[in-house]
Amino acid sequence: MTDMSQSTMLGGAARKIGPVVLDLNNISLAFGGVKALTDISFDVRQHEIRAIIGPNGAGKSSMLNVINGVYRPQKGEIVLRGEHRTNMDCYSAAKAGIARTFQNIALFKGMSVLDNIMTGRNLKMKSNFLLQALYWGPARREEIEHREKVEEIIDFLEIQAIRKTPVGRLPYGLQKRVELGRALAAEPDILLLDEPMAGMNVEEKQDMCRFILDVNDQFGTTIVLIEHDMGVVMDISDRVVVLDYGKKIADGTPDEVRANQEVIRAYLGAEH
Ligand SMILES: Nc1ncnc2c1ncn2[C@@H]1O[C@H](COP(=O)(O)OP(=O)(O)OP(=O)(O)O)[C@@H](O)[C@H]1O
Repeated sequence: MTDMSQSTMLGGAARKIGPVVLDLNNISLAFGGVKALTDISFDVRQHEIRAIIGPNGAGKSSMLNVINGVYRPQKGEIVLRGEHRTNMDCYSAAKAGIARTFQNIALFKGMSVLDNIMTGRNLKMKSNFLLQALYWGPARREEIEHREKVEEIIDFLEIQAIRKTPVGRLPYGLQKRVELGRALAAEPDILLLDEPMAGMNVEEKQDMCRFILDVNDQFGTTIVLIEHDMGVVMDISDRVVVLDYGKKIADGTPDEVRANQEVIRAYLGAEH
């Protein structure tokens, strides 16, 4: 683990980037004959915004799924805050403060915004099912505390006006914002965002960018994101790792990655 730290300027404010919190070493993952990831290594520092980019099928979502334990790599190890693991499982990833959003929105469409965000508090709930059902004593106090936290998130994301609306009735951009809210309800240290701006119009993208920067800045959350919009990636990321056909082809600052010949070739090839 390195203790190297650095200051960067983003959004006008100086941000302190801390030591490595997540280290991925030589990760390989295959589905039958399909090699989704081959010998991938990169690290994520505390408080940074780290992007994973690459053409379709490059292995980006698979990488996030390895980090939060949905997929188990055949080779390699994950070092989380200095603790070595060959595998991560979803429960321990969540317990260790890793939350994520998905490429395709995964919310309960018939439930209100508030109730959807509340589901993100599940791991934080201590009282047992019986007490919760009776809404008695500690369960009642606990629910009030969780509600307060959820209301804070609703204020932060500026969605007070739709707090009682069933999620399925909301436009796509707002549903994505609610999904971010649910992930934030877990009070994560590391937030994994899988294409948070996919399918959004320009205004919605600007809003989402602002919220991601604010989460990073105000809560100190480390962010790992996959995003196809290059303008957004280059604007908000501290460092970018580039995958192509399951292999890492570049890793560096947005400027370094932009000038990398192999990256240019991969993207031009993908366009053709
Ligand atoms: N569950 C799975 N079963 C079989 N193959 C899979 C599975 N998940 C991913 N793959 C394959 O692994 C490779 C990488 O897929 P992945 O979804 O990680 O790429 P991606 O970079 O996220 O792509 P996109 O930008 O299109 O979302 C692809 O060839 C894909 O078909």
